[in-house]
Amino acid sequence: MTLVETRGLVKRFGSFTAVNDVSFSVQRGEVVGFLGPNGAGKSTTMKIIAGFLEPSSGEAFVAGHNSRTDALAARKRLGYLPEGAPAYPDMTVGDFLEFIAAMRGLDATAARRRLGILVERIDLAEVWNRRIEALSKGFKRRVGIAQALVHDPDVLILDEPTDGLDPNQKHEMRELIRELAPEKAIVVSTHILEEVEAICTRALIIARGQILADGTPADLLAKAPASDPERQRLVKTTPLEDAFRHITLEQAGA
Ligand SMILES: Nc1ncnc2c1ncn2[C@@H]1O[C@H](COP(=O)(O)OP(=O)(O)OP(=O)(O)O)[C@@H](O)[C@H]1O
Repeated sequence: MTLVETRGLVKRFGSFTAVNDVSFSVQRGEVVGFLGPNGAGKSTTMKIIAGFLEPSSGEAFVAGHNSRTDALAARKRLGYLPEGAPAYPDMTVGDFLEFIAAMRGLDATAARRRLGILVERIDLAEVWNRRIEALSKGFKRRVGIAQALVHDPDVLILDEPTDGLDPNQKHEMRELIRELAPEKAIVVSTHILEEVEAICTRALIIARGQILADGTPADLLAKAPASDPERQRLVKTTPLEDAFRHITLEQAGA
């Protein structure tokens, strides 16, 4: 079942085109990695899908609902982790998540039950009464994930979910994404290629606002020139890093 679809998305900021004709779809059970250099247009595309930014042209759909013209219905089916820290830095973690649960329409009993599950799953008990602004980057990221999962949405759009996490926290976040995957359609942006191999069923490579490759990690590897183990040993690259460089630099003619 298609849960995310974009058709010909374009986003211009003045005369600059940040997203240039991006079309793809994501089925339930897929974890799609959004990979690309800085400024490629990943966050902008995610914001458009999440309904936080209007496209200049083209359309995005969440569970069949247009995220611009049918935004409320689309947002009900979607959890979005924006870049950086959660909003409302003055609130405690508990107050913030209870507020989000209320905004999502959960009654007090349902909210208590759901937040109880999330607190345990995402390990937030020790910071429940702390103010968000006083948390470490890793805990802020976890609060962001909890916020995205409060209403158990079908679609998760996660903008660099492991950014700022230590290696153990990165591992836990990847485990969580893997566990959630069968029930949902998940789009994650990342700079970390090993993350794509670890959690993604498919990867989209995006550069200068355009999709340059769309396939399984194995498909992407097949696009790389014959791998050169000696070079990989010397400069410590992996075959997937070589494929990424080839697709984003050489294939794009840079
Ligand atoms: N509000 C804005 N006004 C003007 N330009 C913008 C705006 N938002 C983004 N851009 C530009 O659009 C381009 C794409 O930005 P975007 O944040 O989508 O990239 P990204 O792939 O997420 O990059 P990163 O990996 O660094 O987070 C960048 O050149 C950025 O400077």
